[in-house]
Amino acid sequence: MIEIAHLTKRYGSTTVLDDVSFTAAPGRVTGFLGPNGAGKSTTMRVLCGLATASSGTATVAGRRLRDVPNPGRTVGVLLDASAQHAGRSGREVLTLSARLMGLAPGRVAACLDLVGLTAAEADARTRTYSLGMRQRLGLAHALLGEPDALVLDEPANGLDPAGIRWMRDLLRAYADGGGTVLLSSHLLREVEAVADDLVLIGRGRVLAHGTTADLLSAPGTEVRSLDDGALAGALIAAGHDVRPLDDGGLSTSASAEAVGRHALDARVVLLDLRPARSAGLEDLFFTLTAGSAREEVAA
Ligand SMILES: Nc1ncnc2c1ncn2[C@@H]1O[C@H](COP(=O)(O)OP(=O)(O)OP(=O)(O)O)[C@@H](O)[C@H]1O
Repeated sequence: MIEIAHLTKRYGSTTVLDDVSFTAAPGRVTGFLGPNGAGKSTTMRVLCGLATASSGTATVAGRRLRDVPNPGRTVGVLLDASAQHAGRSGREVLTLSARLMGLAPGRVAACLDLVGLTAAEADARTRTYSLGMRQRLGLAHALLGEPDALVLDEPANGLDPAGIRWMRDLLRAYADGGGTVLLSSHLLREVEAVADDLVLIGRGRVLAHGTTADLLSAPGTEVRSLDDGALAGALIAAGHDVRPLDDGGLSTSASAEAVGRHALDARVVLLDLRPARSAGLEDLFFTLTAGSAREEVAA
């Protein structure tokens, strides 16, 4: 469990985190979203002991990371994929860390394999790596100590579409195995696809925190039937709002039970009945961050 409690961070007179609180739970991927400068990296840096909080706490399994003797075995961190020793090979980078963490040598090869770096790539100096290769190496580094939690800042940056899908599957499998994932990304579709929970932050304050399903749910019901016209008439007559969906079927303010009852009364066969979809994470993001987005500030 990652726990951020009343975290405040000031640089001089500027408050960049203002009473930030949220949790990231084991077995779940928590997406951490916000506009540029919102405070995501600062939160992660404090969590990883790379910056000091002005007040509040950031802990993993109840402990500050700087108090944990072998932190790489507790949390795997990928904050900046370019922060790698340019003159060392990927394999050397991992081998040194594996020794520091007291890991079996076989762990390096296993992690290289896991992130899809070939033997030739692993033996090349990291200064020759593409951004995507650096991200893969950074992820291998994060996974090396078989930690209980991963803290990843923009890990999909630079990955090709196949790499992005691969990372999504990897994070899903890691969380399904009981791991905790805190993931910041500007790729909203990716976050929507993988995150179980979401934290939205703007200008250093938490704007929303909850399950992805709850945050993206919308009131009402979507329905498809063999006679949408008759069903729409019955629903409107009963006082419900109804609008046609772009891809066929109806969206209505009525509950699923009410739709079912009106369909029964109108003798309309239902084909599909489900909770209404919201406009998606992108709309939620822009709605919630409207007051804190850089472009809004400039406008
Ligand atoms: N060392 C520092 N000294 C002064 N201000 C800082 C420092 N580090 C970060 N900041 C400020 O803190 C604010 C939050 O920055 P942070 O990097 O946490 O944002 P972010 O949400 O990660 O943004 P991005 O999406 O651009 O990566 C910004 O206004 C930034 O200028």
